[in-house]
Amino acid sequence: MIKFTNENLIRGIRMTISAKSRHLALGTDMTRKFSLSCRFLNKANLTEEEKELLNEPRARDYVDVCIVGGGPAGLATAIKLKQLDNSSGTGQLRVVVLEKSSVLGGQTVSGAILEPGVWKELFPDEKSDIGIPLPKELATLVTKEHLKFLKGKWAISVPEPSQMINKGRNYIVSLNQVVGYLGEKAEEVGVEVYPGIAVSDLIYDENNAVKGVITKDAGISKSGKPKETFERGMEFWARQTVLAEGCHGSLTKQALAKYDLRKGRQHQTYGLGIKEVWEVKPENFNKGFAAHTMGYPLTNDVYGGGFQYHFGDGLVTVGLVVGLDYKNPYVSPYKEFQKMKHHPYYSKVLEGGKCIAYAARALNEGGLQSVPKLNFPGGVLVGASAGFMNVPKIKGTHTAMKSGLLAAESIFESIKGLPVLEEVEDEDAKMAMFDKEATINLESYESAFKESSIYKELYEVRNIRPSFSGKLGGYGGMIYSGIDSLILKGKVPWTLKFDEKNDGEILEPASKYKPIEYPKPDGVISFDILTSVSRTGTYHDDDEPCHLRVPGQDMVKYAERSFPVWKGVESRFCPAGVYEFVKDEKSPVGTRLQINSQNCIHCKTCDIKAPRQDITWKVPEGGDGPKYTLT
Ligand SMILES: Cc1cc2nc3c(=O)[nH]c(=O)nc-3n(C[C@H](O)[C@H](O)[C@H](O)COP(=O)(O)OP(=O)(O)OC[C@H]3O[C@@H](n4cnc5c(N)ncnc54)[C@H](O)[C@@H]3O)c2cc1C
Ligand code: SF4
Repeated sequence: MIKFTNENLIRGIRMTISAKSRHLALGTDMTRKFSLSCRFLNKANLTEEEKELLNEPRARDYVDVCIVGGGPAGLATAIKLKQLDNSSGTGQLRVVVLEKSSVLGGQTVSGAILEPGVWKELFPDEKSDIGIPLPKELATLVTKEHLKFLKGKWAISVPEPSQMINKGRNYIVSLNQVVGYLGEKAEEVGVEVYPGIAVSDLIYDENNAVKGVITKDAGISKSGKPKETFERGMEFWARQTVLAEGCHGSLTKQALAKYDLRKGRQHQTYGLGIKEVWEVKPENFNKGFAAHTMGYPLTNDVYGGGFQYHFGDGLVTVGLVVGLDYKNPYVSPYKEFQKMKHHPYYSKVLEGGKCIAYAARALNEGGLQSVPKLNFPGGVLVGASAGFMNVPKIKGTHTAMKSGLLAAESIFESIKGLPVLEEVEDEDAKMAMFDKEATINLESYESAFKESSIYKELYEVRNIRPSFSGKLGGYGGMIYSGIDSLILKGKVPWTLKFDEKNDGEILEPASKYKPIEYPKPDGVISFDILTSVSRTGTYHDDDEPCHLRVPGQDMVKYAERSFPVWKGVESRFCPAGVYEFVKDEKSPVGTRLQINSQNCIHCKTCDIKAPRQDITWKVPEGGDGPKYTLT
């Protein structure tokens, strides 16, 4: 797998550095960027030379399509675009994928059970003897399946709705490995794939249309000074910018707000998925077995469920998804997961085995009601950035990829007749050409989505997840969703809504609840959080600006706002031990927040669940964050 740093990238592609182009490039966004830098400069007490370095012109490249995020959605979009270009275009479209993980798939977290349909659609000519066009060592057909309700020490069988059945149809994989493979396929058709590049900003033109992206500056110290390793981020101007950042992307968040893309739709609601991969004893391994569980350890007022998938050579994925719309601030999704593994349904498989990987990531649970408008001037949203998760199936990879295919078809139609970038030699001419071209706003993609299989399947299950959030509660939701998925199949005239409050605001004061006593980890089946983090390979330089932002970075003020009411909920919702409340005698509430940002595994939960919505996850330097394998 190629590893690109900013430096290699800059060397590897053509670029323009001209003061004139730099000023035009930032368009209406320039004032904001510049004022941010100025605040930085004053604070850091920089020399003239350092200021000059930090503000040096960015290298710029011009591409047809710039895709932010090299997950299943981004890569499927890129592959389809180049396939179309190679078969019926000029073969010269420049399609670029920018991925913050240093290795493709290195920050992918999933179950995962894959539906093969979209794979066959994307690779119709690939021969496969296993029923999905993937190398056979990457995919295990589901051959046995359970749906269980866990209560006490019991595991009670529950009938499985037909749309949830995986046996004989779907494949257990490590999505992280599969994404690495998709990256190779993308390069084969001519996509330019750049891992290790974090995208930090959108570029807007004078009409507020997205004109491209800016990659993150690297090598800045905590105090804001350029280090020896400093590398200025660069600009990618693109005819279309595709946001494929996965669930709750940071640029997607900006675009949703700027273009009011949620107008007339519901807010997004989320779950947190936590998982481990185990090597188990041969007698506990049941290749092709997939099980989903409800009930224990979650109480009636917390939505979620567990899973175990046996795949590959003696590997078992075990995980728990917890709906982030829980109200009790004492809930710890991490500790719920550790507790779940002690239920005999899980522990009898794990005993004598070895945990080799840990991961966590937020996922969308809002379904169709929460899908925003998909296009905006200059760009589109694909995959989990848009929220195409089928919650009852716990599957979003096929819908993410399908949305990429739909977006690619619409984009290709809209740009296929435009001048070929390779043929415009002069950089100024390219810039003038981009300035002159009409902004593309792809209504056709939104229309294609409404006619697609994604819409159909999300429509069918639209009432299942919200039925758990309303007055019915967990057990009522289970009964409603059982009837809906087994009999009604969504063919009812109503559409249930989620609570008006988002997942942070829905938290209730700790005073309404008793602290939850979780069992201590035994170090055999269950582990403390730092041991788990050590299995993620996560890394952020100690000496870089904190990518987790609270207002004014004032940790005492944060504690004053949050601690008295929610009693340290941040330290419980983060699955990586990043947030701690430490004693501080100078604080009026006796404590302040401490952010151990080096541990962050980029799950995005804090940006979702902070009760006052005042934690912002900013993209750190490219290559930072977890380096997952097998997740
Ligand atoms: C615990 C869990 C279990 C799941 N189980 C299943 C399952 O069994 N089957 C199934 O089909 N689906 C499952 N899903 C859902 C599935 O994983 C997602 O739907 C799918 O990964 C979405 O693909 P995506 O490409 O849209 O996003 P992602 O896979 O999240 O990819 C987004 C990529 O963008 C990168 N990125 C983000 N922001 C930036 C930036 N600013 N700059 C550069 N790069 C950036 C990220 O590093 C990442 O690589 C599960 C999810 C979870 C969390
Ligand atoms: S700091 Fe936020 S994004 Fe990072 S691991 Fe914790 S909750 Fe997830």
